[in-house]
Amino acid sequence: MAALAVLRRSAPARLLSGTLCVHSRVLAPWRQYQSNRHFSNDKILVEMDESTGVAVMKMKNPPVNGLSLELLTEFSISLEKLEIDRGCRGLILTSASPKVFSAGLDITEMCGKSAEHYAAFWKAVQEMWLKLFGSNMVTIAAINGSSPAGGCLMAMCCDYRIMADSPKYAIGLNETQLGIVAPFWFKDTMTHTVGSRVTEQSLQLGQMYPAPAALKFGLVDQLVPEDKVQITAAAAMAQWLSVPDHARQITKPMIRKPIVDRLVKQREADIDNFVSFISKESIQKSLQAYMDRLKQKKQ
Ligand SMILES: CC/C=C\C/C=C\C/C=C\CCC/C=C/C(=O)SCCNC(=O)CCNC(=O)[C@H](O)C(C)(C)COP(=O)(O)OP(=O)(O)OC[C@H]1O[C@@H](n2cnc3c(N)ncnc32)[C@H](O)[C@@H]1OP(=O)(O)O
Repeated sequence: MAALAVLRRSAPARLLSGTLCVHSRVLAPWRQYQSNRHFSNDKILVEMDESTGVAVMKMKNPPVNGLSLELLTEFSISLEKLEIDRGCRGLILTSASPKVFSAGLDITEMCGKSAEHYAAFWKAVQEMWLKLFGSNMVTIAAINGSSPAGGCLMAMCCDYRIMADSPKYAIGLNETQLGIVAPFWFKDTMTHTVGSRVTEQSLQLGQMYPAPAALKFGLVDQLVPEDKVQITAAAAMAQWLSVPDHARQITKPMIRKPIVDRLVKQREADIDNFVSFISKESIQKSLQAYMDRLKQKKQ
């Protein structure tokens, strides 16, 4: 068993993450974490159940869990800690706010800022995706509310998705509705989840799907009443964890590694592309107009 545990924490993690050098950097927080199985940053809360080896990670950035630079950074650090914790085998990702899983990337991080800020922000978005999509753990999204764009991306990175059964809650990659473009690795993640044809149509239209529609074509795997999302995620996790770790962990990268590698190989070019795209005056106008529409919706 010890050998298998080592396998879980070594080979596949190295295959997937593309961020091998971080291990020595995180040793200090890891020691701290060993003595305290619950930890909380400003934007991320982690509750680790040692008896099951399952961590529940809650995003807490009210009102809508916008994926700010701060949240994304805390997310990646927290995930890294769990990834190297031999006692942790599964991660349930959810929201601490009712009604919204995540509103996606915090649009204010992409408006009126410097090129340096856009580059740092995009690097943090990439890092979140590389770590979550490439995770060795079983990852389950407990989607307890709406989940547009970057929120949908996070959910699609997980191995299994359980969503609150309400037509009020919608999920999808709606970037084109904002006048922006989902990059190739968002597209790859959706293609991996639901196939090419649905992805092509969804991305062009920037389509948001109410939960029941999302279930129909497999964007989510299961719908349950809102108050049963967490307990159902725990039950699904137990089922996934009944498979021997080493076999599951060798299988997962067979599918995911080529997708991860595509971004790893062109991270810098992807950042440059984002910065030049988002800095365009026309794109800034488009984002500002979208933010104005969001605010007007309330009046
Ligand atoms: C050549 C080019 C090739 C390739 C491209 C190159 C590079 C790529 C370029 C760009 C890629 C960018 C990828 C972007 C991904 C994203 O994730 S963009 C974010 C998209 N998100 C949305 O559209 C969600 C918008 N929000 C909502 O729909 C709703 O808020 C909600 C359904 C999530 C929740 O609804 P409510 O509960 O009714 O809440 P409110 O709408 O009243 O919102 C409360 C409050 O929060 C503000 N807000 C909402 N969402 C965001 C957000 N994403 N970012 C920042 N702020 C947000 C909203 O304005 C309200 O603010 P106040 O009025 O209270 O101040």
